[in-house]
Amino acid sequence: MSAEVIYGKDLATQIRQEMKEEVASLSKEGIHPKLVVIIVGEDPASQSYVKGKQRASENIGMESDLLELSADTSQEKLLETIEQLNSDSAVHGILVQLPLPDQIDEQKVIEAIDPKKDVDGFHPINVGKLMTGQETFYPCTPYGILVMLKRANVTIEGKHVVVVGRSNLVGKPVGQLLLNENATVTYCHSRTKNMKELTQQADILIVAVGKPHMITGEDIAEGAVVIDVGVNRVDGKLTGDVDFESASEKASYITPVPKGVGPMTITMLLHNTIKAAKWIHNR
Ligand SMILES: NC(=O)C1=CN([C@@H]2O[C@H](COP(=O)(O)OP(=O)(O)OC[C@H]3O[C@@H](n4cnc5c(N)ncnc54)[C@H](OP(=O)(O)O)[C@@H]3O)[C@@H](O)[C@H]2O)C=CC1
Ligand SMILES: Nc1nc(=O)c2c([nH]1)NC[C@@H]1CN(c3ccc(C(=O)N[C@@H](CCC(=O)O)C(=O)O)cc3)C=[N+]21
Repeated sequence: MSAEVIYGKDLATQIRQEMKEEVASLSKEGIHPKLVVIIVGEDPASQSYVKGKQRASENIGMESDLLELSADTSQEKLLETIEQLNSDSAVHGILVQLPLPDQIDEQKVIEAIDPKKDVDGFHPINVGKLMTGQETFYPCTPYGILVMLKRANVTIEGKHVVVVGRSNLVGKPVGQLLLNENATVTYCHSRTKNMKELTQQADILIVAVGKPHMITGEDIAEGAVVIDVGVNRVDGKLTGDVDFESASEKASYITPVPKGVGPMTITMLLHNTIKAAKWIHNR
Protein backbone atom coordinates (compact mmCIF):
# COMPACT_ATOMS: atom_id res chain seq x y z
CA MET A 1 0.00 0.00 0.00
CA SER A 2 1.17 3.52 -0.64
CA ALA A 3 -0.13 6.07 1.81
CA GLU A 4 -2.24 9.08 1.08
CA VAL A 5 -0.43 12.13 2.49
CA ILE A 6 -2.50 14.45 4.68
CA TYR A 7 -1.11 17.92 4.07
CA GLY A 8 -1.95 19.97 7.15
CA LYS A 9 -0.58 22.97 5.31
CA ASP A 10 -3.27 22.85 2.61
CA LEU A 11 -6.03 22.21 5.12
CA ALA A 12 -4.71 25.08 7.23
CA THR A 13 -4.87 27.43 4.24
CA GLN A 14 -8.47 26.42 3.63
CA ILE A 15 -9.55 26.82 7.26
CA ARG A 16 -7.74 30.14 7.61
CA GLN A 17 -9.66 31.47 4.60
CA GLU A 18 -12.91 30.60 6.43
CA MET A 19 -11.60 32.27 9.58
CA LYS A 20 -10.64 35.39 7.66
CA GLU A 21 -14.27 35.80 6.66
CA GLU A 22 -15.40 35.25 10.22
CA VAL A 23 -12.93 37.84 11.56
CA ALA A 24 -14.20 40.36 8.98
CA SER A 25 -17.82 39.77 9.95
CA LEU A 26 -17.06 40.00 13.71
CA SER A 27 -15.21 43.21 13.02
CA LYS A 28 -18.38 44.75 11.58
CA GLU A 29 -20.01 44.14 14.96
CA GLY A 30 -17.12 45.83 16.75
CA ILE A 31 -15.47 42.58 17.89
CA HIS A 32 -11.74 42.47 17.12
CA PRO A 33 -10.18 39.17 18.26
CA LYS A 34 -6.72 39.82 19.62
CA LEU A 35 -3.90 37.45 20.53
CA VAL A 36 -0.84 38.32 22.60
CA VAL A 37 2.19 36.03 22.40
CA ILE A 38 4.88 36.33 25.05
CA ILE A 39 8.35 34.99 24.40
CA VAL A 40 11.11 34.99 27.01
CA GLY A 41 14.67 34.76 25.68
CA GLU A 42 16.10 34.27 22.24
CA ASP A 43 15.89 30.59 21.45
CA PRO A 44 15.97 30.50 17.61
CA ALA A 45 13.39 27.69 17.26
CA SER A 46 10.94 29.50 19.55
CA GLN A 47 11.53 32.73 17.65
CA SER A 48 10.72 31.00 14.39
CA TYR A 49 7.45 29.51 15.79
CA VAL A 50 6.21 32.80 17.21
CA LYS A 51 6.98 34.61 13.95
CA GLY A 52 4.82 32.01 12.21
CA LYS A 53 2.02 32.70 14.68
CA GLN A 54 2.31 36.47 14.10
CA ARG A 55 2.25 36.09 10.34
CA ALA A 56 -0.75 33.78 10.42
CA SER A 57 -2.76 36.15 12.65
CA GLU A 58 -2.06 39.10 10.41
CA ASN A 59 -3.00 37.12 7.31
CA ILE A 60 -6.51 36.53 8.60
CA GLY A 61 -6.89 40.14 9.70
CA MET A 62 -6.61 39.34 13.40
CA GLU A 63 -4.90 41.65 15.84
CA SER A 64 -1.78 40.20 17.36
CA ASP A 65 0.99 41.52 19.61
CA LEU A 66 4.36 39.98 20.35
CA LEU A 67 5.97 40.75 23.70
CA GLU A 68 9.66 39.89 23.63
CA LEU A 69 11.15 39.69 27.12
CA SER A 70 14.85 39.22 27.80
CA ALA A 71 16.18 35.80 28.90
CA ASP A 72 16.86 37.11 32.44
CA THR A 73 13.28 38.30 33.04
CA SER A 74 12.17 37.46 36.58
CA GLN A 75 9.15 35.30 37.31
CA GLU A 76 7.59 38.23 39.15
CA LYS A 77 7.90 40.47 36.10
CA LEU A 78 6.37 37.83 33.82
CA LEU A 79 3.45 37.24 36.21
CA GLU A 80 2.88 41.00 36.39
CA THR A 81 2.78 41.19 32.58
CA ILE A 82 0.22 38.37 32.44
CA GLU A 83 -1.88 40.09 35.11
CA GLN A 84 -2.03 43.23 32.98
CA LEU A 85 -3.11 41.27 29.93
CA ASN A 86 -5.75 39.42 31.99
CA SER A 87 -7.37 42.72 32.88
CA ASP A 88 -7.04 44.27 29.39
CA SER A 89 -10.47 43.77 27.78
CA ALA A 90 -9.03 44.30 24.27
CA VAL A 91 -6.96 41.11 24.67
CA HIS A 92 -8.78 37.80 24.11
CA GLY A 93 -5.97 35.25 23.92
CA ILE A 94 -2.67 34.97 25.81
CA LEU A 95 0.06 32.50 24.85
CA VAL A 96 3.36 32.16 26.70
CA GLN A 97 5.80 30.31 24.48
CA LEU A 98 7.32 27.25 26.18
CA PRO A 99 9.86 26.22 27.33
CA LEU A 100 10.72 29.06 29.74
CA PRO A 101 14.14 29.86 31.23
CA ASP A 102 15.12 28.03 34.46
CA GLN A 103 14.39 30.89 36.86
CA ILE A 104 10.71 30.74 35.93
CA ASP A 105 8.24 28.13 37.22
CA GLU A 106 6.26 27.08 34.14
CA GLN A 107 3.28 25.78 36.11
CA LYS A 108 2.92 29.08 38.01
CA VAL A 109 2.89 30.96 34.73
CA ILE A 110 0.29 28.70 33.15
CA GLU A 111 -1.93 29.05 36.23
CA ALA A 112 -1.63 32.85 36.15
CA ILE A 113 -3.35 33.10 32.76
CA ASP A 114 -7.09 33.78 32.95
CA PRO A 115 -8.65 30.42 31.89
CA LYS A 116 -10.98 32.38 29.57
CA LYS A 117 -7.92 33.72 27.70
CA ASP A 118 -5.93 30.46 27.83
CA VAL A 119 -5.91 29.75 24.09
CA ASP A 120 -3.26 27.02 24.55
CA GLY A 121 -5.68 25.10 26.78
CA PHE A 122 -2.92 24.44 29.34
CA HIS A 123 -4.57 25.88 32.47
CA PRO A 124 -5.58 23.13 34.96
CA ILE A 125 -9.21 24.30 34.74
CA ASN A 126 -9.21 23.78 30.97
CA VAL A 127 -7.28 20.51 31.26
CA GLY A 128 -9.96 19.35 33.73
CA LYS A 129 -12.72 20.39 31.39
CA LEU A 130 -11.14 18.44 28.53
CA MET A 131 -10.83 15.42 30.80
CA THR A 132 -14.49 15.60 31.86
CA GLY A 133 -15.71 16.17 28.31
CA GLN A 134 -16.80 19.80 28.77
CA GLU A 135 -16.61 22.54 26.17
CA THR A 136 -13.30 24.41 26.49
CA PHE A 137 -10.14 25.48 24.65
CA TYR A 138 -8.52 22.31 23.38
CA PRO A 139 -4.69 22.38 23.18
CA CYS A 140 -3.80 23.46 19.65
CA THR A 141 -1.70 20.53 18.44
CA PRO A 142 -4.14 17.81 19.63
CA TYR A 143 -7.08 19.78 18.27
CA GLY A 144 -5.28 20.23 14.94
CA ILE A 145 -4.71 16.47 14.76
CA LEU A 146 -8.41 15.81 15.46
CA VAL A 147 -9.45 18.19 12.68
CA MET A 148 -6.98 16.57 10.25
CA LEU A 149 -8.36 13.10 10.99
CA LYS A 150 -11.93 14.28 10.59
CA ARG A 151 -11.32 16.13 7.35
CA ALA A 152 -9.54 13.05 5.95
CA ASN A 153 -12.65 11.04 6.90
CA VAL A 154 -10.71 8.74 9.21
CA THR A 155 -13.07 6.92 11.59
CA ILE A 156 -11.99 7.39 15.22
CA GLU A 157 -14.74 5.61 17.13
CA GLY A 158 -13.74 2.10 18.21
CA LYS A 159 -10.24 2.43 16.74
CA HIS A 160 -7.09 1.60 18.66
CA VAL A 161 -5.09 4.81 18.99
CA VAL A 162 -1.51 4.45 20.19
CA VAL A 163 0.14 7.67 21.34
CA VAL A 164 3.93 7.69 21.67
CA GLY A 165 4.82 10.50 24.11
CA ARG A 166 2.94 11.69 27.20
CA SER A 167 3.77 15.38 27.56
CA ASN A 168 1.16 17.79 28.93
CA LEU A 169 1.53 19.77 25.68
CA VAL A 170 0.80 17.03 23.15
CA GLY A 171 0.76 13.35 24.14
CA LYS A 172 -1.65 13.37 27.09
CA PRO A 173 -4.21 15.77 25.63
CA VAL A 174 -4.29 14.15 22.18
CA GLY A 175 -5.05 10.80 23.80
CA GLN A 176 -7.78 12.35 25.93
CA LEU A 177 -9.34 14.16 22.98
CA LEU A 178 -9.50 10.93 20.95
CA LEU A 179 -10.79 9.00 23.97
CA ASN A 180 -13.61 11.56 24.06
CA GLU A 181 -14.25 10.56 20.43
CA ASN A 182 -14.65 6.94 21.57
CA ALA A 183 -11.24 5.61 20.54
CA THR A 184 -9.43 3.01 22.64
CA VAL A 185 -6.19 4.70 23.70
CA THR A 186 -2.77 3.33 24.65
CA TYR A 187 0.07 5.62 25.76
CA CYS A 188 3.74 4.76 25.25
CA HIS A 189 6.66 6.63 26.83
CA SER A 190 10.31 6.26 27.72
CA ARG A 191 9.64 3.48 30.27
CA THR A 192 7.35 1.44 28.01
CA LYS A 193 8.50 -2.13 27.42
CA ASN A 194 8.11 -3.82 24.05
CA MET A 195 6.94 -0.64 22.42
CA LYS A 196 7.06 -2.11 18.94
CA GLU A 197 4.40 -4.69 19.85
CA LEU A 198 2.11 -1.84 20.83
CA THR A 199 2.77 0.48 17.91
CA GLN A 200 2.17 -2.43 15.54
CA GLN A 201 -1.34 -2.80 16.97
CA ALA A 202 -2.30 0.81 16.26
CA ASP A 203 -5.07 1.68 13.83
CA ILE A 204 -4.00 5.28 14.41
CA LEU A 205 -0.44 5.96 15.57
CA ILE A 206 0.46 9.40 16.92
CA VAL A 207 4.13 10.08 17.52
CA ALA A 208 5.16 13.06 19.68
CA VAL A 209 8.61 12.41 21.09
CA GLY A 210 11.26 14.60 19.48
CA LYS A 211 13.57 11.87 18.18
CA PRO A 212 14.20 11.94 14.43
CA HIS A 213 12.93 8.83 12.62
CA MET A 214 12.39 6.76 15.79
CA ILE A 215 9.37 5.11 14.11
CA THR A 216 9.91 3.27 10.83
CA GLY A 217 7.82 1.09 8.54
CA GLU A 218 8.70 -1.93 10.73
CA ASP A 219 6.95 -0.43 13.72
CA ILE A 220 3.55 -0.02 12.10
CA ALA A 221 0.74 -2.21 10.82
CA GLU A 222 -0.29 -2.38 7.19
CA GLY A 223 -2.98 0.26 6.63
CA ALA A 224 -2.31 2.28 9.81
CA VAL A 225 -2.93 6.02 9.98
CA VAL A 226 0.32 7.72 11.05
CA ILE A 227 0.43 11.21 12.54
CA ASP A 228 3.93 12.63 12.96
CA VAL A 229 4.07 15.47 15.48
CA GLY A 230 7.85 15.62 15.88
CA VAL A 231 9.71 18.67 14.69
CA ASN A 232 13.45 18.07 14.67
CA ARG A 233 16.13 20.12 13.04
CA VAL A 234 18.75 17.84 11.50
CA ASP A 235 21.57 19.42 9.47
CA GLY A 236 19.50 22.55 9.15
CA LYS A 237 16.47 20.66 7.79
CA LEU A 238 13.18 19.91 9.51
CA THR A 239 12.32 16.29 9.97
CA GLY A 240 9.73 14.34 11.95
CA ASP A 241 9.81 11.45 14.41
CA VAL A 242 8.70 9.08 11.66
CA ASP A 243 10.80 7.75 8.81
CA PHE A 244 8.42 8.96 6.11
CA GLU A 245 9.82 6.81 3.34
CA SER A 246 9.46 3.39 4.97
CA ALA A 247 6.28 4.26 6.90
CA SER A 248 4.43 5.59 3.86
CA GLU A 249 4.85 2.23 2.13
CA LYS A 250 2.64 0.59 4.77
CA ALA A 251 0.39 3.34 6.08
CA SER A 252 -3.01 4.21 4.62
CA TYR A 253 -2.65 7.88 5.63
CA ILE A 254 0.42 9.74 6.84
CA THR A 255 1.29 13.33 7.74
CA PRO A 256 4.56 14.87 6.50
CA VAL A 257 7.03 17.13 8.35
CA PRO A 258 7.12 19.97 7.50
CA LYS A 259 3.67 20.91 6.12
CA GLY A 260 1.79 18.47 8.36
CA VAL A 261 0.73 18.98 11.96
CA GLY A 262 2.68 22.24 12.53
CA PRO A 263 0.55 24.52 10.33
CA MET A 264 -2.61 23.02 11.90
CA THR A 265 -1.32 23.88 15.40
CA ILE A 266 -1.13 27.54 14.44
CA THR A 267 -4.54 27.39 12.77
CA MET A 268 -6.18 26.05 15.94
CA LEU A 269 -4.50 28.80 17.95
CA LEU A 270 -6.24 31.34 15.74
CA HIS A 271 -9.47 29.36 16.06
CA ASN A 272 -9.21 29.41 19.87
CA THR A 273 -8.57 33.16 19.89
CA ILE A 274 -11.68 33.81 17.82
CA LYS A 275 -13.61 31.49 20.15
CA ALA A 276 -12.32 33.45 23.18
CA ALA A 277 -13.48 36.74 21.65
CA LYS A 278 -16.91 35.30 20.84
CA TRP A 279 -17.32 33.87 24.35
CA ILE A 280 -16.55 37.20 26.01
CA HIS A 281 -19.14 38.88 23.79
CA ASN A 282 -21.72 36.10 24.34
CA ARG A 283 -21.73 35.12 20.70
N1 LIG B 1 4.02 20.17 15.14
C1 LIG B 1 3.66 20.84 16.21
O1 LIG B 1 2.78 21.65 16.17
C2 LIG B 1 4.34 20.59 17.50
C3 LIG B 1 5.44 19.77 17.51
N2 LIG B 1 6.07 19.47 18.68
C4 LIG B 1 7.17 18.52 18.60
O2 LIG B 1 6.73 17.26 19.08
C5 LIG B 1 7.76 16.57 19.75
C6 LIG B 1 7.30 16.25 21.15
O3 LIG B 1 7.06 17.43 21.87
P1 LIG B 1 6.69 17.43 23.42
O4 LIG B 1 5.55 16.53 23.65
O5 LIG B 1 6.61 18.83 23.84
O6 LIG B 1 8.05 16.76 24.00
P2 LIG B 1 8.50 16.33 25.45
O7 LIG B 1 9.98 16.28 25.41
O8 LIG B 1 7.82 17.14 26.48
O9 LIG B 1 7.94 14.84 25.59
C7 LIG B 1 8.50 13.79 24.89
C8 LIG B 1 7.80 12.49 25.25
O10 LIG B 1 8.41 11.44 24.53
C9 LIG B 1 8.70 10.36 25.40
N3 LIG B 1 9.89 9.65 24.96
C10 LIG B 1 11.18 10.05 24.96
N4 LIG B 1 11.98 9.10 24.47
C11 LIG B 1 11.20 8.05 24.16
C12 LIG B 1 11.45 6.76 23.63
N5 LIG B 1 12.68 6.37 23.30
N6 LIG B 1 10.40 5.93 23.45
C13 LIG B 1 9.14 6.31 23.77
N7 LIG B 1 8.85 7.53 24.28
C14 LIG B 1 9.87 8.38 24.46
C15 LIG B 1 8.92 10.99 26.76
O11 LIG B 1 8.67 10.02 27.75
P3 LIG B 1 8.76 10.31 29.34
O12 LIG B 1 7.51 11.05 29.68
O13 LIG B 1 8.82 8.96 29.94
O14 LIG B 1 10.00 11.13 29.55
C16 LIG B 1 7.89 12.11 26.73
O15 LIG B 1 6.64 11.68 27.20
C17 LIG B 1 8.96 17.49 19.63
O16 LIG B 1 9.70 17.13 18.49
C18 LIG B 1 8.37 18.86 19.45
O17 LIG B 1 9.23 19.73 18.76
C19 LIG B 1 5.60 19.95 19.88
C20 LIG B 1 4.51 20.78 19.92
C21 LIG B 1 3.82 21.18 18.73
N1 LIG C 1 2.81 27.78 24.71
C1 LIG C 1 3.18 27.06 23.63
N2 LIG C 1 2.26 26.67 22.72
C2 LIG C 1 2.63 25.94 21.63
O1 LIG C 1 1.77 25.57 20.81
C3 LIG C 1 4.02 25.62 21.45
C4 LIG C 1 4.93 26.07 22.42
N3 LIG C 1 4.50 26.77 23.49
N4 LIG C 1 6.25 25.77 22.30
C5 LIG C 1 6.78 25.06 21.15
C6 LIG C 1 5.77 24.17 20.47
C7 LIG C 1 6.09 23.86 19.03
N5 LIG C 1 5.03 24.41 18.23
C8 LIG C 1 4.97 24.44 16.83
C9 LIG C 1 4.09 25.22 16.13
C10 LIG C 1 4.11 25.29 14.75
C11 LIG C 1 5.03 24.58 14.01
C12 LIG C 1 5.04 24.72 12.52
O2 LIG C 1 4.30 25.49 11.93
N6 LIG C 1 5.91 23.99 11.79
C13 LIG C 1 6.02 24.07 10.33
C14 LIG C 1 7.43 24.47 9.92
C15 LIG C 1 7.88 25.78 10.50
C16 LIG C 1 9.34 26.08 10.17
O3 LIG C 1 9.71 26.01 8.99
O4 LIG C 1 10.09 26.40 11.12
C17 LIG C 1 5.72 22.73 9.71
O5 LIG C 1 5.79 21.72 10.43
O6 LIG C 1 5.42 22.71 8.52
C18 LIG C 1 5.90 23.76 14.68
C19 LIG C 1 5.87 23.69 16.08
C20 LIG C 1 4.13 25.02 19.06
N7 LIG C 1 4.48 24.92 20.35
